[in-house]
Amino acid sequence: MDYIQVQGSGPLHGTVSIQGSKNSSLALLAASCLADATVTLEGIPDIYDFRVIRQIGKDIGLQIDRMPTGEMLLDPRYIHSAVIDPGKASAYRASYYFVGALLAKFGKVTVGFPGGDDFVSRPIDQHIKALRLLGAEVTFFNDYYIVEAKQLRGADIYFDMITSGATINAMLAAVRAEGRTRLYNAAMDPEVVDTANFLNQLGAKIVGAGTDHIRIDGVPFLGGGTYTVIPDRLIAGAFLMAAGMKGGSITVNNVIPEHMGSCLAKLREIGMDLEITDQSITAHSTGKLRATRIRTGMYPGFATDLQQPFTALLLQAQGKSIVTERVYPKRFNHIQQLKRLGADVEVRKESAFIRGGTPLKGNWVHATDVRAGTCLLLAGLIAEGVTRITGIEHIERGYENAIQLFRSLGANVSLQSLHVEAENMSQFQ
Ligand SMILES: CC(=O)N[C@H]1[C@@H](OP(=O)(O)OP(=O)(O)OC[C@H]2O[C@@H](n3ccc(=O)[nH]c3=O)[C@H](O)[C@@H]2O)O[C@H](CO)[C@@H](O)[C@@H]1O
Ligand SMILES: C=C(OP(=O)(O)O)C(=O)O
Repeated sequence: MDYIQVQGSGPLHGTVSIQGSKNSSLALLAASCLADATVTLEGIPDIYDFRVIRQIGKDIGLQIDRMPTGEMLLDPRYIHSAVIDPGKASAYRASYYFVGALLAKFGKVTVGFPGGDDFVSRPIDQHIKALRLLGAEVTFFNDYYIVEAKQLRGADIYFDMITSGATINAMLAAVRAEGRTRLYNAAMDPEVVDTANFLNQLGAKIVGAGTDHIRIDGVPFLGGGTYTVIPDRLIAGAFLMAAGMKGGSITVNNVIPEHMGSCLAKLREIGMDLEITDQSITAHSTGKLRATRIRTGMYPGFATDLQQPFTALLLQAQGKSIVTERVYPKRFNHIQQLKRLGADVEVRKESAFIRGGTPLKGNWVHATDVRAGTCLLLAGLIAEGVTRITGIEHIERGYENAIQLFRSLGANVSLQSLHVEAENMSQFQ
């Protein structure tokens, strides 16, 4: 078993170039199935979820090749099947996009239930509602479901809550439907806009992405093209937070600062200095931070995916902070692990109450999901002694090369294998 070893580090300094967005990439890769010609995608990160998509691509005939220069060449012209293996579908979250992307061409898609990070409840009722309104029939089985539609027809769809996944999926299904679709109460996330921009470049007619009302006029044909995925605002945010853990100065390059408004405002509020240019952000910190309250929300609110690294950062802020999770009220698996390091945090209902400034001590901890992994990595930087993080497969779902990047900033982080260390285990039990 591999684990990440983190040892208390001094202030971090340096520059990191931010990879393409995981959540956008997963949508664009599936969306490529809608095209009738080859598509080139630039900036797709080499993460675990992408490798699963590659296997799905092999199964269904979607040709995916990475060029020596890094871009992905996708050829959807020879897709021969719309059956997505249940095991592969449940190996990551965004497999549901294959439904929206394949339904118009094939009339029937079979797919397993989505996996991804486990926050107790991640329903897909809004995806199903949208597909049904567009004219599809959905039948559920034990570990898969079938979506069928002889002809998708445009519809007015009101989402009962703001959901980025269902907004993107409905957009994918509507792009080749007959007539006009209107999405109300749509998610405004940059990943929704990125998917719409990509589809429009292929010839789709989508207006309003980035607002809560999206209009889609169906088209019978989509061409090919070249498109660059947006940078990962969530990874960029986590690196800026790393600068605050012990003081230091970190620059993130290849970012779109406008995507990070709520995160940047909160970093300033707790006492970090930021220098922002068109494509980079530098965070400076003396290590002295003020306590605060955050409440997660859908974009442009404070991202739930930044809640965990921000919680680690607040362990350094003098006083009492409160983190309230409104998107996934039970997304607090990382708190139990932080407590193993000695953190003074209590969860009550959908809030975590943090008393900052309590010294941490290294221990074995488990990353239950991708952002919990980031949180534990940051916490390990301030803990005395050695922190060992298992569950690194979760971290690999989001990060291309987390360990190298943290090392390049001066963090004492390394990948270890348990069999090498077995004889030294007793001191950590
Ligand atoms: C692959 C991907 O892009 N994952 C992101 C996506 O997940 P995902 O697309 O799964 O999350 P959604 O935006 O759909 O979820 C937002 C909220 O809507 C609820 N909901 C969603 C769909 C539905 O059918 N019914 C329903 O009730 C969810 O429980 C949640 O409370 O957005 C989340 C919220 O920003 C992020 O944490 C994930 O990183
Ligand atoms: C929740 C996340 O991912 P997914 O939706 O892919 O599980 C995340 O990236 O934090």
